[in-house]
Amino acid sequence: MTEALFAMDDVTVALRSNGRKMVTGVGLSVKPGEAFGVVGESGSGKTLLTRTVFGLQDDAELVSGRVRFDGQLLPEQGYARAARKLLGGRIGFVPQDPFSSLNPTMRVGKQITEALYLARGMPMGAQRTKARAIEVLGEVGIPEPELAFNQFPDQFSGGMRQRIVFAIALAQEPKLLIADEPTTALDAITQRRVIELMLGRCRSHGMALILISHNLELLRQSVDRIAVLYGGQLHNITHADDIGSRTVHPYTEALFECIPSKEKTLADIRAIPGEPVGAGFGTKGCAFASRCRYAEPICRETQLPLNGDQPGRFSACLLGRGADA
Ligand SMILES: Nc1ncnc2c1ncn2[C@@H]1O[C@H](COP(=O)(O)OP(=O)(O)OP(=O)(O)O)[C@@H](O)[C@H]1O
Repeated sequence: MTEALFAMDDVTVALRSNGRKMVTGVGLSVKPGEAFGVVGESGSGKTLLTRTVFGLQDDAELVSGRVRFDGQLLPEQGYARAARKLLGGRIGFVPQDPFSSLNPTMRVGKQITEALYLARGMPMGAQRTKARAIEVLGEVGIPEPELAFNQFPDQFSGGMRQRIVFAIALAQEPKLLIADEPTTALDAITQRRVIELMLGRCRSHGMALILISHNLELLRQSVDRIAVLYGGQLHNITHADDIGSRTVHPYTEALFECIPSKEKTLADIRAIPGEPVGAGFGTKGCAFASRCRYAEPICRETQLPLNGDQPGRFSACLLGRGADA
């Protein structure tokens, strides 16, 4: 079995201000070359979890759990600093609002050459660095990359700027790329192209990808496996192909039933009853129990651990259990 490149084990994230546990007991692992999705409704805790795990969220902290990357356990002492050190080198990060990560006053080429310099930790020589930056711009599909090298971000469309953000992340040749809702602001065709760009890197360079999105259909069509967050709890890890074709988890299925498609009539598309529960639900019972048609009394009392008897599939529910049902 291939060893995981990145793994979180029983990770709990709390706010520093009041100690409130916003995300509880998350465990998942990603293999080299794997495209892995994290899905959850708005407010489920995806961004808070990701930013805290990678040391970017100053007002939140890991209060329990372990994080391992590339065979190394991140230390408890000085955790955030150690996690941040991995970014921009072996781990690439494309934030939720990628446009804000571009410097509007700096030429595109310089932003890429600086990223290359930071990743390598030593100059490659001006000519070689420039050549590599132009090459990366071409790889992400920027037309006339030599011209683009000397231009400023506002001379590009939204989709092209998005690609430049990826060019900066990919120039560092990360082993793992994390992209948090990177395509939400893009039209459907550009969105697909950007996703294909990342998946292409997984295939060609063995890069692992964690793609975070509220859009289950987008993930289902793109990644190998999907982790499902709700109320700050991890409910399910499933193979993308399983969604819609076998019992995986009542919440995952409810999300799938909300997705319109050619095969579904309007009557087939069901909104999930009740109000969504945001991050911070805690651990007293399953956060989805109040909206779940299969809920039993125990579901309101106890949060079941993730469990599964099928490779790579886990469910925190009495139903499904990651097995054929
Ligand atoms: N620094 C913070 N202090 C207090 N509450 C926070 C903080 N950061 C996030 N939250 C709260 O935690 C919850 C989860 O936020 P988060 O941004 O992680 O959600 P999300 O799943 O990424 O949703 P979206 O896709 O809309 O960003 C929200 O209710 C948010 O208000």
